[in-house]
Amino acid sequence: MDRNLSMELVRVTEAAALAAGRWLGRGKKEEADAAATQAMRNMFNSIQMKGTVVIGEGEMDEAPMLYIGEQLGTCDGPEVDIAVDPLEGTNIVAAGSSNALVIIAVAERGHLLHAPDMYMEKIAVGPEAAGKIDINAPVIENLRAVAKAKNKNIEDLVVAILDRERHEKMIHEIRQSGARIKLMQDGDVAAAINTAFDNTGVDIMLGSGGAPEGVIAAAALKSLGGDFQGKLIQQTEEEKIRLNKMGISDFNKVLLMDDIVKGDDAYFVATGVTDGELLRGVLYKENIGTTHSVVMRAKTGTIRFIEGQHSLNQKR
Ligand SMILES: O=P(O)(O)OC[C@H]1O[C@](O)(COP(=O)(O)O)[C@@H](O)[C@@H]1O
Repeated sequence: MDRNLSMELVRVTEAAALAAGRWLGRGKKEEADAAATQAMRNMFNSIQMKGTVVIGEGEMDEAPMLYIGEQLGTCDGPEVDIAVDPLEGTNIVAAGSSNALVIIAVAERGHLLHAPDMYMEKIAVGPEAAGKIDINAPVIENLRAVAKAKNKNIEDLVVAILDRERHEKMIHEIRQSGARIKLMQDGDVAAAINTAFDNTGVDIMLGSGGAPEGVIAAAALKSLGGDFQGKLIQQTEEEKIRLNKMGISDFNKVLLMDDIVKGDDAYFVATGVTDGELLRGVLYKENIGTTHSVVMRAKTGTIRFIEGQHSLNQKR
């Protein structure tokens, strides 16, 4: 993919963040998501590319979606796969708390996991522990492996995990091991990415969350030299049918990094909506909107942080 595409993609996430940021703390998650989705779709459709959404949001929270199979772009450029989450952390924005992001991953056609919007079991680590994790192994074994790889004691580790009832057993096992825990209300993409940045203090992310978020986090970790494994969690007969339609018949398959993001011609782009460890949220002053974004390119491992000053009067 042309490297100029990356700046076009930043325009997409910036526009969505500028739209969603207006809903900070207003208790309206659907409206925030709809604003981000609309802005994202409009901006995507101005880019010269033939994009297909291969995994996206929608069914799970009944929010307005960029649906799986939707065609994006002007239809006359490079053929690409797109994984989208127009607003990662709709509740976060509604509550005005931390770590809401607009996120996308883009790769060559056929190179991103094509799967329904369902739950995925996930494990994510930064570069030092890459190659040392196993999603099928007991929690304690993964913690031992990460501690060893990072030259730490288990007691020094911080495990990020969503605060959900379904994680009770896992949280118990982590506590038994002596490791520390960062329980999150929402936002497992930010948590997965944080494992690659020492200053965040997060060493490993565990637990289940949305599959689109898993694919997008994997694209980021690929660029960062980290590691990610996932397993789709088929819960209903309907999901089984949808999985089959997308060519997935082995429901217990461990999805390694290359099964989720094939090769290295992939981009991850994010813009902060609310303040987080990785990115600041959107700021508005008079007619200026300030955004903070990051673009990661798997091929080169280049990570660019970009601040945008947007004249809101001049934006359509
Ligand atoms: O809230 P659930 O159903 O446990 O789902 C977990 C997923 O929801 C989130 O916390 C927030 O996702 P959205 O706000 O984009 O729906 C994700 O980070 C996570 O993957």
